[in-house]
Amino acid sequence: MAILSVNAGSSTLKFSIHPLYDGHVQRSVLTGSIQGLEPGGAPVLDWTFQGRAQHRQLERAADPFDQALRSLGDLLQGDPAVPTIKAIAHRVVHGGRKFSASVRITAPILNELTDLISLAPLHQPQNLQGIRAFQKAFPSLPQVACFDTAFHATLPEVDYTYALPQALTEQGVRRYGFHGLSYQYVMSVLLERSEQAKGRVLMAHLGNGASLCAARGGRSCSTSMGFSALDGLMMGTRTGSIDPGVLLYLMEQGWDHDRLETLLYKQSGLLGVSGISADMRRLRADSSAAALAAIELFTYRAVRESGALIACLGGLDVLAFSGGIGEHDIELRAQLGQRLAWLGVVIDPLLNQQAVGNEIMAIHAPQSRVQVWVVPTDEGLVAAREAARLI
Ligand SMILES: Nc1ncnc2c1ncn2[C@@H]1O[C@H](COP(=O)(O)OP(=O)(O)O)[C@@H](O)[C@H]1O
Ligand SMILES: CC(=O)OP(=O)(O)O
Ligand SMILES: [Mg+2]
Repeated sequence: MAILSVNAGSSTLKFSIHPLYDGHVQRSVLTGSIQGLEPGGAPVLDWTFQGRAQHRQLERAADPFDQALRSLGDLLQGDPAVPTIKAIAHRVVHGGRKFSASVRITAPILNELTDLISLAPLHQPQNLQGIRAFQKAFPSLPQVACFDTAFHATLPEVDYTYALPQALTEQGVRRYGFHGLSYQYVMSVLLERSEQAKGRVLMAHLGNGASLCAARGGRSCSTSMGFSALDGLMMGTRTGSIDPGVLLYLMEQGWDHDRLETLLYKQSGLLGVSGISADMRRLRADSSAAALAAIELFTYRAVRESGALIACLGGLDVLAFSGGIGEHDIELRAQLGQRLAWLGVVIDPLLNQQAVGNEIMAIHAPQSRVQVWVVPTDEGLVAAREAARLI
């Protein structure tokens, strides 16, 4: 028996299979991705099972989702070594005010989640399209929605409230926070390994989307993303925090909603500033002034936002890095560590260099007042645990 975890993103659908032993959900034994899911696309299925990577290029199809999932179904059922799937766990970015914990998906719940599309236009439509496609392909399996916002249900009112008229706050215009499945995983790892993690913790999830979460007693108490996944840090293609006056100025220049949305979500961040790429690895390999400027701004913004959250925590006991950049970019971690040296952060250069694999590692020097960890995140495992709990 096993749980299938699904993360249907804007360009790629990622999946993993987590066996259940003794009622405990295990790390994935099979991971894979599907690309080419845009209408009329030719889906590409990649997966790794028992150390063997496999690749299947499918025909162009009117409904590539349907095509890809039928192929995935064949793959799962065709190999007797793949454990039988008992339920499907979906990462859903926005749970709004109502869903502060995972839920089993029903038709009315799917409708409620559809109403939240405008709050996360880059993520929610793909997440829900994924759920619908899996419901069609695997109608007999229970499906569970696990929300990125749920971990932040513990934000205190003073943190989630914007300085807006109350009527708007009551409508749900407030800070929600995202990357919650990742933070839940990182927090659980830290609590298992470090007594200090019960104290003041700053977690940095630095991937294509990037955010920070401040936690105390293992619970989120502040986070850099807000009402939408646009706020806070500079990201691959997103601006992060920006003075709303800029948007008013652009509207006056005739920019409409769609053009602003594209600017804020898709044309800014590392891509916009460098004019080269949204991909940190690609920018690190580029010695141009534009690439350096983009990386410097990314780093600076991470320091600035960290300072704000550390002030809210009243100090820092543990700093943790996750996400593609957090897990692999040695220089970014070294820079952030140096610029937080005034707090007593000392990263050991050798340990920092070694932390680029898939290992959980502490990278602080013995004299560091703050523990520094690299925790390769596992959103799929958290979602699978949630699904197992609910079914
Ligand atoms: N070795 C590396 N050095 C620097 N950045 C890296 C490295 N490996 C991956 N990254 C960066 O991680 C980012 C993607 O993060 P990831 O968490 O995988 O993305 P997603 O949010 O899509 O899940 C990209 O900017 C990528 O360049
Ligand atoms: C919420 C969010 O930004 O997610 P991702 O990092 O997957 O884009
Ligand atoms: Mg991500």
